[in-house]
Amino acid sequence: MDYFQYQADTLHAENVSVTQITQQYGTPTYVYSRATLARHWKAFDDAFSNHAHLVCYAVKANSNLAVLNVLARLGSGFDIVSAGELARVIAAGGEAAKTVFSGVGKNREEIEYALNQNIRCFNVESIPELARINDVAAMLNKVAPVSIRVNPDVDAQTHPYISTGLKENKFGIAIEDARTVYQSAKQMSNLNVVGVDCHIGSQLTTVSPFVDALKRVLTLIDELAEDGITIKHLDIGGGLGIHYRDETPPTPAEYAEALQPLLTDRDLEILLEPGRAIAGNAGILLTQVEFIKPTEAKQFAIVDAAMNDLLRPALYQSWQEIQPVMLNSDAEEATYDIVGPICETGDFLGKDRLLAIKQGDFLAIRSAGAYGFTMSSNYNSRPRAAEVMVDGDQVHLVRERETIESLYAGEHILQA
Ligand SMILES: Cc1ncc(COP(=O)(O)O)c(C=O)c1O
Ligand SMILES: N[C@@H](CCCC[NH3+])C(=O)O
Repeated sequence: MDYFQYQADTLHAENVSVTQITQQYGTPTYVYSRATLARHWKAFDDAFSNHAHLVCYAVKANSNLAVLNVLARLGSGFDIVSAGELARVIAAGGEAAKTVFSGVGKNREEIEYALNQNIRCFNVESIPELARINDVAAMLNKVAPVSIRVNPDVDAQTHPYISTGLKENKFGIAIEDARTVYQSAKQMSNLNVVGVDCHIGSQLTTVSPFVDALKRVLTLIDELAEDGITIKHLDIGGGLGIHYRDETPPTPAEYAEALQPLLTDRDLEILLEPGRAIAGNAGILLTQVEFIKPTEAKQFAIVDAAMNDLLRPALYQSWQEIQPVMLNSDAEEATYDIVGPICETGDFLGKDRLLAIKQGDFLAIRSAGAYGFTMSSNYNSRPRAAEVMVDGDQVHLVRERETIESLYAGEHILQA
C-alpha cells in the first residue's frame, strides 16, 4: 500500500499506485492529475459565472501540451509570454482567439507571429512596445487589439522576486501615467484599444491587495471613459496563492466574492490569468533516495532530483512538502536535508525535514505542478525529468525523459 496519500486538494488518483509509476517511468518524474487540473480551472470559471469572463490560464506555470490540452477542452483561454508559449497553446488545441500576450520584452518576430495567429489581445507594458506593435501591425496590414498593463503600486505582500505591482518593478505602466499612454495608443492607427490589464504578483494569500488594485484600475477606467476611451475588458491577472505549508489562501470563490461587488453594474468582460492556483497542487515530483549521508553537522538524503528539476527551493527558499511514497517501518526517523546531486550548496529541495527514510526509498515532493518543470534546466548536463498524467485509473506518459544525447543535439565542434 502506498503511504503517500492523495489529498482532496491534490491528485485524484485513488486507483493509481505511485510506486508503480516510479517502477514504470523511473525518477525523477513529474506526475499531474487531470481531474485536479479540471477541478481547479472550473473553480475559477464557476466563481465568475455571473459576470462575462474568460479564464486565461497562465501557460508559464505548466506548459506541458497535455496540461494545456486538458484546459483547452474545458474552453480555457491562455495567457502567454512568448512565441514559444503561443506555439504550445496552438499545438495543444488551444485557441489563439482566446489568448492574451503578456510580457515586457516582446520582439518583432513574436509580435508578427501573434498577429498572424489573430490572438485575442496584447497586454502592452511600455510606450516603445506600443510603437513596435503598431509598426508590425501596419506592415502586416492588420489592426492589433491591445490593452495596457498598468502598475497600480500595490504591495502584493509576497516574495520580492514574484511581486510585480510595485513602482520599483519593471512591469506595466505607472497608473498615474496611464491616461496619457492610452491617448498615445488611441492615436496609433494600427492599434485597437480594447482593455486594461493589471497583475500585481504571484502567491498572494489575502484578497486585500487584489481589491486595492482593482479599485485603482476601475478609477482609471472611469477616467478613460471621460477621455472618450471605452474599455471592453478588464484583465485582473493571476496571482492567487496556494497551500504549500501553512498558508490558507482564499479559494477562487472567496476571491471572486471579494471582487464582484466592485464589478456589478459594469459592462466589462473580466479576464483572469491564474497559473499556480490551477496547476500547483495538481502535480508532484517523484524522486528516489540515492544515498543517506550522515555528517558531523547534518544528515543528508541525496536524491535523484535536483535544483535543475525543481528550482523554487533554491531560488526563493520556498517550502515544498516532502513525503515518503511508502510507509517505511524499518527506517528510523531523523532530520534530513533533502539535496540533489548538483555541485551547488544551494541545491536543496527541503531542509530539516523529519522523515523515516532509507536508501532506495521514493519521495513525493508536493505542490510541484506549477513552476516546476517549466523552470527546469539541463544544468550539470542533467536530462530533464519525465512527465506523466494520471487520468482516472490510467497513467499516461506526456513527456519522455530527455536522453543524454539530446543534451548536445545542435552543438558543433570546430572542424580545424
Ligand atoms: C502577467 C502574468 N499573468 C499571470 C501570471 C500567473 O501568476 P500565478 O501563477 O501566480 O497565478 C503571472 C505570473 O506571476 C504573470 O506575470
Ligand atoms: N516562478 C515563480 C512564480 C513566477 C510568477 C511569474 N510572474 C514561483 O515559482 O513562485
